[in-house]
Amino acid sequence: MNLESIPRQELAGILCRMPKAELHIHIEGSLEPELIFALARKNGIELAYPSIEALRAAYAFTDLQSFLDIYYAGAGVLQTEDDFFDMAWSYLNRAKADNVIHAEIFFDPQTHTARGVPFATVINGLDRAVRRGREELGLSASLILCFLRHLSEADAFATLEEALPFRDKFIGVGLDSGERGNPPEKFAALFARCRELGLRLVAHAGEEGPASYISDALDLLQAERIDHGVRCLEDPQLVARLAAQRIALTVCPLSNVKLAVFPELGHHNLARLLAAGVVATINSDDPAYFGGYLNRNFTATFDALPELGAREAYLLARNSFEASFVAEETRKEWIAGLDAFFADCCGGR
Ligand SMILES: Nc1ncnc2[nH]cnc12
Ligand SMILES: [Zn+2]
Repeated sequence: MNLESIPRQELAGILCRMPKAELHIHIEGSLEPELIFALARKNGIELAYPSIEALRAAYAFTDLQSFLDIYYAGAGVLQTEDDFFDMAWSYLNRAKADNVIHAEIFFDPQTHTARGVPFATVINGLDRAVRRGREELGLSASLILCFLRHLSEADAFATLEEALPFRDKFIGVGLDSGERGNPPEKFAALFARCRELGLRLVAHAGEEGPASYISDALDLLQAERIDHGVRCLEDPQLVARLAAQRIALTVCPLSNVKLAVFPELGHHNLARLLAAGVVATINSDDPAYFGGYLNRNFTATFDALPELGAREAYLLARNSFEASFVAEETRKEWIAGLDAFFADCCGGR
């Protein structure tokens, strides 16, 4: 397969059509303004913005916290099991259109239980959408429960207790929300317990927080994958470790620009991460807030970074399968399908 033979003008189409997995998507971050307004009306909730346009205009973030404030307020319109179903069903259809064949979907139960919405309402709605996605869309998907790191470890333990009766409906746990001042060590005992329970472990680290938070997420939490992780390049030893141990980073380029982690896409370090041998993937994070779903993240990033070509397109899709939490056999099957897709793109060249 001679990937170098693929002309650059064919790249955008290939990025969009190639099969891929999405491993970093917060389902509450897929809540579009239209659905926020429809649910607010249905549930009799008054919003702080008079119109969809006014809400969209407020999506001008200066950092992670300025986004989180609006994101948690938006999630406040979700009340019933059907609301959670509708949100997830909408995302799954959108993902299908981007040729996503597998999604590992984060949800933030504490955002909802703190408002009096029962854990069962949240997870039953999401699970119903995931199961329907498998049956009707042929899209494989699973749920990862994220703990909010700005809250206490005791609160997270209480959430874990509430979640355990639904253990079959989620495959793992993650750690999200405001990173600065909430280091991995705060949740070491919680993650040790989750590990004993056989849950898969991921954590946001090195998005706004320092590279040491990435090392700590690996050493103190035993995280198997790092969400974002882009600040690892500040520590060459850490980069060598990530590459040697094939620890994947779920990178979210449009998010990183919207939250001012990088001033513009042309300054993003994704190409450098790949060149250093890091198992990086591309993801959308909170697509309703950051200007695009998965294919838009791919095409905008490749447009901005001339170092990225067909070889990197293949590598990113392959990494997304390799880093997923599905059975090895399934991963191999998906990679074989990807190989066939790219062989076809190369044609007789
Ligand atoms: N980018 C992000 N970082 C931390 N927590 C989040 N929750 C939703 N999106 C997030
Ligand atoms: Zn995230």
